[in-house]
Amino acid sequence: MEGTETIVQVAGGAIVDSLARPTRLLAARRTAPPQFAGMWEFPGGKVEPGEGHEAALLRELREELGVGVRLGPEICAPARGGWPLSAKAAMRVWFAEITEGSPSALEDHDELRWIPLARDAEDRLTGLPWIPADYPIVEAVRVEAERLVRRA
Ligand SMILES: Nc1nc2c([nH]c(=O)n2[C@H]2C[C@H](O)[C@@H](COP(=O)(O)OP(=O)(O)OP(=O)(O)O)O2)c(=O)[nH]1
Repeated sequence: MEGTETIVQVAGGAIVDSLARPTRLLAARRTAPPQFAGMWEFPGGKVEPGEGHEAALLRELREELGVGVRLGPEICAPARGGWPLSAKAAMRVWFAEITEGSPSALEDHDELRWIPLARDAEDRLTGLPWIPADYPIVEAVRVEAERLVRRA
């Protein structure tokens, strides 16, 4: 039987302009490995042994973008271990708001872009070449952001 310990755990940040009223998402374009280079993703990375997902995410966002963030709610995944990325990896994703620094592509990315989350600009978001496994997560982020904006 396969347990979650055999699955590579990844933590990703849905960095938005405001946790209370999210209207834009920060997407990052990967530089490596070759099968993902040029594709857009949620900045983040692998959880190290003995590390929690949230601590891993804070570490990765500092390393990759040079920012400190406040984490908001997790984007609810269809499976207990997170959003499936492949047969061997799953990612949990949190909303995040930058509290320190301004994001730059320090490591692993060559471009960062703030993308509108509004439904009437949906093609700006879904029209980007995301890593294929990310599309359902992007949609969940958009829907949840819309709900938060309506509630604000
Ligand atoms: N960070 C991130 N990784 C993703 C996303 N979607 C997706 O399929 N992945 C995959 C790509 C990689 O196989 C894996 C994450 O690995 P990574 O290369 O970002 O992790 P890392 O920074 O810790 O890298 P390393 O230590 O292996 O160099 O998850 C996403 O939106 N964000």
